[in-house]
Amino acid sequence: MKKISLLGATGSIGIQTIDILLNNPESFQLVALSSGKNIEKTREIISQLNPELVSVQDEQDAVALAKEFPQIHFTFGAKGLVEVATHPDSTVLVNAVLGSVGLESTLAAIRMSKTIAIANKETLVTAGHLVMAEAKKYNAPILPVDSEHSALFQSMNGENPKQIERLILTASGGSFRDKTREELKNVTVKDALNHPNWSMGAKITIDSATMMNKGLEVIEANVLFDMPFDRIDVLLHKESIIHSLVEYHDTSVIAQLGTPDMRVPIQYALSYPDRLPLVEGTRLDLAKIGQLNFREVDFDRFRALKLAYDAGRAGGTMLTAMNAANEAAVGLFLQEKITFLQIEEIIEQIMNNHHNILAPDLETILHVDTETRKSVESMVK
Ligand SMILES: NC(=O)C1=CN([C@@H]2O[C@H](COP(=O)(O)OP(=O)(O)OC[C@H]3O[C@@H](n4cnc5c(N)ncnc54)[C@H](OP(=O)(O)O)[C@@H]3O)[C@@H](O)[C@H]2O)C=CC1
Ligand SMILES: CC(=O)[C@@H](O)[C@H](O)COP(=O)(O)O
Ligand SMILES: [Mn+2]
Repeated sequence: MKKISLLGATGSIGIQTIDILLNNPESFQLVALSSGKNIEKTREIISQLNPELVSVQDEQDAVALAKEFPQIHFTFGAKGLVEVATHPDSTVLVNAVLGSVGLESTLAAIRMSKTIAIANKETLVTAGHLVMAEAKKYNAPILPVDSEHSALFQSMNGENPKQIERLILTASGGSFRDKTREELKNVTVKDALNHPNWSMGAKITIDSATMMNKGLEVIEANVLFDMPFDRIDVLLHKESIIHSLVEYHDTSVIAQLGTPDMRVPIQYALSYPDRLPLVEGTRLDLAKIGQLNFREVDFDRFRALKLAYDAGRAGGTMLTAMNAANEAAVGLFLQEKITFLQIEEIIEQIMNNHHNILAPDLETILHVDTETRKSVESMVK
C-alpha cells in the first residue's frame, strides 16, 4: 500500500489521480491533499477518500471546512502546500499543482526523500537544477507524469542512457496548428481552449496553442534526463498517439504509444515499476486509426518554442523569467486583457531585458519570479 500526498487535487491531473486512487484502494491511500479555490470539488474528494490533512488556498475556506469535517486537519496557503507535501505518513508526492507555486513544497518533500510524481512542469523549468541536485542528495526518485516524459522514461527502461542519440518530443500543435501567424491575430480565448486531442486545465491548453507547452517540455526533458538541448527535438504529430520517442546510437528508435489518456502516465508513475490494469481504458487500435502524420516544426510560426529553446540554452534565471512571464501573460490572455500573439511578445520582451544570473539559489529564483510577474502586469497597464 503506497501512501500518497496530492497537490492540486481539484485540477485536471488531480481529478484523474483521484480516479486512479478510487479504482485501486488496495494499492494506494490518500493521506493529504491540497486544492485551491474549488471548495465544492474539495468537499467531494474529502467525502470519497477521507484524508487526514487538507490544504486550501484561503484561510476562510479552511476555517469553514474544519467545522464541516471535524475529523480532518485543515490548513491553507503556501505553508499548507508544504504541510501536505511533507505529511509524515506519505511516501509519494503527486505534484499536480499549477505553476511555479509548486516549487517550495516539492523541495520540502524531496528533503524527506519522498518519491515525487511530477506533473507540475513549471517547477522543473524555473528551478530544475535545484530540484535535481536535492533529489540526488536526498535519494528522492523523480518520476515524470507529463505524457511525453513518461513516454521517454518508458522508452529508456533497461537501456544505457549513455547510448541515447536524441530525444524526440511529439507535439500536437494545439488548437491553432493549421493557422498562419496572420490568422492568429484575431483568435479568441474560447478558440484557444479547444484542444484537438486532450482535455486539460486552461493554462496548459493555452500553452499548447502557443507551443510554449512544448518549450517547457523541452526544458523539462533537459532537466529530467540530463540531455543537452541540441539533442532534444520536437516533431509535429497531430494525432497524439505516439507520446514521444528515444533514438539510440545504433539508429533504433523506441517509442511509447497509446490513446490520449493522462490516467496512463499518472498511474504508471504511481505503480512504477509495476503496471496496473487501467479501469475503463481505451485500447489502441492502429488499424482503425489507419494513418499517423508527422511534420517538422517551423520555429518562425511557433515562436514561443524558439524562445523556450533560447531560455534553456541561456540557463540560470532566464528560465525563471521566461516561465513567470508566460504564466503571467497566459493569465492576462485568459482574462481577455491581451491578445493571443501578445503572450509571446511579452515573453520575448521580458527575456530581452533580463539580466541573467547563472546557478541561482532559491531566494534569487523566487525574487526573479515575483519581479517578472510585476513587470508583466505593468506592461499592460
Ligand atoms: N492537464 C493535463 O493533462 C496535464 C497537465 N500537466 C501539468 O500539470 C499541472 C496541473 O495542470 P492541470 O491539472 O491542467 O491544471 P488545473 O488548472 O486543472 O489545476 C490546477 C490545480 O492547482 C490548484 N491551484 C492553482 N493555483 C493554486 C495556488 N496558487 N495555490 C494552491 N493551489 C492552486 C487548483 O486548485 P482549484 O482548482 O481548487 O482552484 C487545481 O487543483 C501543470 O503544471 C500542467 O502543466 C502536465 C501534463 C498534462
Ligand atoms: C497531455 C500532455 O502531456 C500535454 O502536455 C499535452 O502534451 C499537450 O499537447 P501538445 O502540447 O502536444 O499540444
Ligand atoms: Mn505533455
